[in-house]
Order: sequence, then C-alpha cells, then structure tokens
Amino acid sequence: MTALEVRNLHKRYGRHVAVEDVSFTVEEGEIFGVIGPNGAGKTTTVECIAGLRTPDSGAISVLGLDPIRDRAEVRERLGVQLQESGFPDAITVAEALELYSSYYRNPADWRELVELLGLADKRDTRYKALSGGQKQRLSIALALVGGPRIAILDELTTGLDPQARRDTWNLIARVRDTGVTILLVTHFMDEAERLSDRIAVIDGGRVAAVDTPAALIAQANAVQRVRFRVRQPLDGRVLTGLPDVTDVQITEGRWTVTGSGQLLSSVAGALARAQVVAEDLRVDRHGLDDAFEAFTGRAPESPEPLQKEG
Ligand SMILES: Nc1ncnc2c1ncn2[C@@H]1O[C@H](COP(=O)(O)OP(=O)(O)OP(=O)(O)O)[C@@H](O)[C@H]1O
Repeated sequence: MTALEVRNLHKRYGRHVAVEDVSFTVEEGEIFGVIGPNGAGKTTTVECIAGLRTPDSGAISVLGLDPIRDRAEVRERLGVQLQESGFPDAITVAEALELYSSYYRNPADWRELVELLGLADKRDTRYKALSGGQKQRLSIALALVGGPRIAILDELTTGLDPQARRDTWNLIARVRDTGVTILLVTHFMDEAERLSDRIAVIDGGRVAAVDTPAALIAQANAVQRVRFRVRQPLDGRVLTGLPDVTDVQITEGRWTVTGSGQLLSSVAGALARAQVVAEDLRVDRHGLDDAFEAFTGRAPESPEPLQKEG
C-alpha cells in the first residue's frame, strides 16, 4: 500500500522557485531516502508533506489524506523530527515526552519509546544536560510519541560522532521494524545507502532519479574495473570475448578488465571456466557519492566537524 504520494509538487517563495516539479511515492514500511545538494528543495518538500507549508500546485497524499485540508488527521499519523527543538533547558526527558503525548489522541507509550531509544536511564535528566546524541534520540522519540504510521526525519545524524551515528542507524532500522514508514532526508551518502530501501535524488527542485541505492549506483556508473593477477597462463580472448567487457590491459603481470553490467561475475565465470585462479582480485566499487555526482553534477558535501558524544 502507498503511504505517501507527492505529485507534481511546485512551491515558490516570492519569485524564487524552491520546488519546480517533484513527484514520488513511498510504500508502507519503506525507509525512503531523500538526498540532493544544498538548496535543492528537500526541506521545502518535506515541509509541504508535513502540512507546514502550502504547495502552490501539485498534490500530496499522506495515507490518502491531504496535509492542508486534513491537517488534524495527518498530525495524528505523521511524526516529524524537528532539527531545532527549542526546548527550555530545564525540562526533563520524561516531562518533554509527557507534554508531547498530551497533544495526541492515541499516543504511543513513551516509556517503551525511551527503552527503544536507549534513554531509559535519562528520564529525569534535564534537556541541557543531554549529550548531542541523546538530544537527537529525544527528538526521534518526540517524532514517534504520537504513534505515527509515517515519520519524517530531517538530517538525523548531523553533528554526531561516528559511533553515535551508527547507533542511530540501528535505531532507525528497529523503528522501521515496528511498522513505521520513514522518510529520511540526509546529507550523508553512507547513511542514505545503508538505511534506505529507495532513494530520491532531488536537484534544482526536480527529481533527478528514484531507485534502490544499488540501482542508482549501477545507473550512474556504467564503467567498472576488475583487477587481478594470475599464476597460470591466460589467453586474453577468454575475457575480450565477454559481452560486458570493453577493454583488457596487462601491465607488469596485472590484468585490468574494463566493462559494465555484471562485469565481476562475468570475469569470475570466465576465469573459472579457463581454470585460472585470480589472485589479489580488486573491483573498483562505486558508491552512492559517485551516483550523487553523476545525477547532480556536484560532489556530496563531506560531513561537518563532529561533535563528541558525551
Ligand atoms: N522561507 C524561505 N524563504 C525564501 N526562500 C527560501 C525559504 N526556504 C528556503 N528557501 C530557498 O528555497 C530553496 C530550497 O530550499 P530548501 O531548504 O527546501 O532546500 P534543501 O534541499 O532542503 O537545502 P539544504 O540541504 O541546504 O537544507 C533554496 O534556494 C532556499 O534558499
């Protein structure tokens, strides 16, 4: 079933077009990533989905509801993780969750949420005393406290150190396992690749591509290289005859096979048939950052300086 549908979304601020024409659908139970350069229109798109902004044209359906017309109903079903919390420093974790619970008709049990999010021993800790990672986890808990079927998480791990980021990823996977559909906006290619079932690449207010991480990487990188050494004699025609191979070079005993498609399995199969063992086999593996660059013409931003988890 479709959880979320965005069709031909268009949104401008005065004369500035923030979102030109964005369409995508998210199926129930998916983690759907949204990536793209700064200013691409990602936040504007998710703010329209959350009913925080009114589209100029296009249609949005959240579980069959319209975020503006059915605002109250959508609020009950869609949780949004805010980038800036704006909490009073003195509020405790439990007080914040209790307060947010009171806004919803059928809230989740926040005591279970603090367990799930590893905040159980911080229930009585004041907001100002939480570490960066703990504040982030609290903001996720607050996005989930209404018992939503869809959660929007925007820049989930910005500012966290690598361990805290990995912990947060595990957590998101667990939240999805509870049946929540997740829309994840992120600057981090490793995060998008690791967590997302599918990803939309947004550039210049348009969708440049939507697919699984593996398919995006494959589409963006037609050219691959497999390198290896062999002990036994090898007739190069075994490789040049393969449909996926475009070039074979031998330099100082090291073979480099260039091609596309299922290059590695084609080469491995041909070597096996020739009864030749490849040593020191390497594949130039392209990642989502290459795909990002191919679709947007820009390299993804590298992570900002990290904040230590306390
Ligand atoms: N309230 C606003 N008023 C005017 N222009 C805005 C406003 N919010 C965003 N914009 C502009 O609209 C465009 C899209 O912004 P948006 O925040 O949606 O992009 P983004 O992809 O989320 O970027 P980032 O990754 O930097 O958060 C940008 O050019 C931005 O400067």
